[in-house]
Amino acid sequence: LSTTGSSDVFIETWSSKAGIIKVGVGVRTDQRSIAGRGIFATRDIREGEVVASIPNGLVLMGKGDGWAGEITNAVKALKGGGGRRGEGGGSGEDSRVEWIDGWEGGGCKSWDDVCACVGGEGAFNGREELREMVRLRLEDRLQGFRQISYLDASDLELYALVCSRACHLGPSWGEGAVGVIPYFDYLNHHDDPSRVNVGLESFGQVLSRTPEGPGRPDPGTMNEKDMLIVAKKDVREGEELLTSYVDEDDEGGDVRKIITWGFSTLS
Ligand SMILES: C[S@@+](CC[C@H](N)C(=O)[O-])C[C@H]1O[C@@H](n2cnc3c(N)ncnc32)[C@H](O)[C@@H]1O
Repeated sequence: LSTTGSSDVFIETWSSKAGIIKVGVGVRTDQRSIAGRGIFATRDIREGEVVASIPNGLVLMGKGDGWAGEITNAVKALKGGGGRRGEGGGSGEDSRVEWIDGWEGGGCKSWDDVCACVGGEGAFNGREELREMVRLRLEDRLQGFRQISYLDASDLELYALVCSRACHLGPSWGEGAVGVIPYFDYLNHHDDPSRVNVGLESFGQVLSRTPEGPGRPDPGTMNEKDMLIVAKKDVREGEELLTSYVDEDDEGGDVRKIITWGFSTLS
């Protein structure tokens, strides 16, 4: 893959320096990407291969209903922008600030945005039905938003970015843990499960599903909470790595997609 913009190079350099190990993958801003910037295979990858390993200390984590507010507060503290003292240092010296400054995407910011995503108000069996669905899905978002300290206008944007880049961290992190994981957060979504070619697992999950004996990963210097991006199928060089943001059994998944990630596949 030849097209690597300067921000892609920055991400690759930053992530390596931060301790993220990548094998056969790279961030690219490319027309072939489903959403501008994404992660691509730089060589053929076999099903089951670990393509990236992310140290747990880089993950931004929140728990329970208020996870998104908690993470937003932590980000504000990292950036030295008025978060409570004691949260993440508040010095702006943490190198994750450089990662955070490059966040793009985020959900819808206004009702007009929501309507644009569904092709106009008329496209969703009428405005009232769309309104009701959006209202229901916004309730859990608001729970977290109320917990942000020192609210100002830019907090809404940061909160939307946090929500659009977060995922469930899984059993190694305890119940209800949600986090933003550097590098994993550059993966784009595909609606078709057959196009989803990577998944997320903690090192602890990999250990617990791998029997004792030769071939079992060596705990060595790794921590159970370290996060791995694992190929779910063979991937050809040049293909985009794609995940699914929406649980298959989520009835409101289409509306959640509009609110949280700012795109829709509704016609
Ligand atoms: C977790 S980030 C993914 C990486 C992002 N493309 C970037 O450049 O940082 C989520 C955002 O990517 C974009 N995105 C991901 N998958 C998409 C898709 N299938 N269609 C449109 N936009 C998508 C949306 O803007 C979403 O809010």
